Amino acid sequence: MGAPVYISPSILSADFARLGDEVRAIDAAGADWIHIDVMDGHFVPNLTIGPGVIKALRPHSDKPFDVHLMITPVDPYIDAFIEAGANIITAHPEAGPHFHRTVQAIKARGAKAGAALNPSSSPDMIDYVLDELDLVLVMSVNPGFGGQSFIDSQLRKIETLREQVERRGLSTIIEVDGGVTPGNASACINAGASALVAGSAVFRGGPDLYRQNIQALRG
Ligand SMILES: O=C(CO)[C@H](O)[C@H](O)COP(=O)(O)O
Ligand SMILES: [Fe+2]
Repeated sequence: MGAPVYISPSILSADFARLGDEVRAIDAAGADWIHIDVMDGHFVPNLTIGPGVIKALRPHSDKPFDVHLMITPVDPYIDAFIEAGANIITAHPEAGPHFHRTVQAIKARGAKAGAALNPSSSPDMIDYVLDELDLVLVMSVNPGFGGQSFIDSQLRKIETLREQVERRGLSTIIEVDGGVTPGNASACINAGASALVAGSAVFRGGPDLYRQNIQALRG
């Protein structure tokens, strides 16, 4: 049996009018984490939700809240997201000049820290902070929207990161986000990902299919 694979459904594809129910439904359907996409209309061309909504969702699940910040600046908002209930905070090093400081601030508040890399960004960008990270998130679409197609070149990036993590004896989780489906999940896992984010592939078909959809990603 291989290492465990965490499935983190992105609520970006949920019914926003019933978000609490949707979080309960994916929790009951076997989600390991709940992926929450925060967008600011500036770092990415879309606006989603902030700490207030995360706080309101917190009582609906005990699973880790995997919060993906697509915002700039990041640091002024870290406390608010942790107080709202974020367990993992993943930010983009492309979003500002002081990413090491961001990682330190997240960890100092007791949350897990992640780095998200846009499709065009090299793993070199996080070389000097990799040892401090709990997670690296490889964006396999350009961030901003759900329902986009997986960019195949990102598999090589996952492999490169896995080699670096193994060479340094780290336990950093490699997560992949964007266009993940049952058709490419095993390629992501074989390349070295151990956490899969999926929005449309989990929420398609409505609540009766969530369990089956999550299972198909593990399959
Ligand atoms: O960070 C994201 C977009 O910026 C989302 O997490 C991602 O797109 C998930 O949606 P899908 O699985 O439908 O691609
Ligand atoms: Fe995301």
